Amino acid sequence: MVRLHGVGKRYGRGKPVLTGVELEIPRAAVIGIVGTNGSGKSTLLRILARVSAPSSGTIEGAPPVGYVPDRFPASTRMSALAYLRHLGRMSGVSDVDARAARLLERLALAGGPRTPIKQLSKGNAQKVGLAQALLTDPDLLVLDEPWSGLDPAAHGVLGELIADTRERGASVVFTAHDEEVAQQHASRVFRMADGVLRESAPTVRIVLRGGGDVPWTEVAARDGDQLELAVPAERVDKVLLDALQRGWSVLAVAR
Ligand SMILES: Nc1ncnc2c1ncn2[C@@H]1O[C@H](COP(=O)(O)OP(=O)(O)OP(=O)(O)O)[C@@H](O)[C@H]1O
Repeated sequence: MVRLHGVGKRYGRGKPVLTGVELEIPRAAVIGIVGTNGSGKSTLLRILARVSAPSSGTIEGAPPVGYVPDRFPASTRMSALAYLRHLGRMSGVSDVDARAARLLERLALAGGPRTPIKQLSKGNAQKVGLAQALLTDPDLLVLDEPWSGLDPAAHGVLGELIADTRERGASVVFTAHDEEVAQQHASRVFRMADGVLRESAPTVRIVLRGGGDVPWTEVAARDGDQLELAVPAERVDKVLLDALQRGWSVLAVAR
């Protein structure tokens, strides 16, 4: 659906932020991007959302996009509902009022849909941002750190909205600071570093009890006679067999 090839970005005369990003986004994919502050995640998402142009490289495919920037910027006296109605009408959404009200209710917007946007907290403004991005059922949903600022209840709803989007055949690209959150929601996770994306292998959590040698480098935690390992998916069978042979009991294996 979208294919980025050798995408680079440089702001003015500064050092390039992106140097050669390769990324393929097929239909019904959920792609998570992690990376340190300033590594260029937001820059890449702005390019995907087409609010910024790359300095080099090519982008194939231009599906309709819904975009939530890292800070939803609307500061208006309009209510959340009036704002969404306005955007929906501009985009030709037919049942805009009902759709907007449904989305805001699902996201549990504090104060209800008639609250003026400029009075909303960061998290609640973020919910209006999510609603505007979903209003048109875009083929590509681009979410910049959508978990930041949301309360735990809204985290669950966001996970459902991402899953619903994938189920209707659309794709989602999001950034996250927490790799575990990214692995939980994405079908593939990439790490941004040195201006390029590298796929980050999913890890599997193995909890062992008992005792014996600990020959593994992947120890995540140790508590009394329990040992927790975070193991790359392709090593799970080998580590489990090894653990049993060394006298450990397997308490849990989870993604
Ligand atoms: N409009 C701009 N003009 C000049 N430099 C910019 C601009 N936007 C971003 N940058 C620079 O590009 C680099 C990457 O920024 P970007 O916001 O893409 O990183 P990020 O990975 O999203 O960071 P964070 O995790 O802190 O959100 C930073 O050094 C930043 O200062």
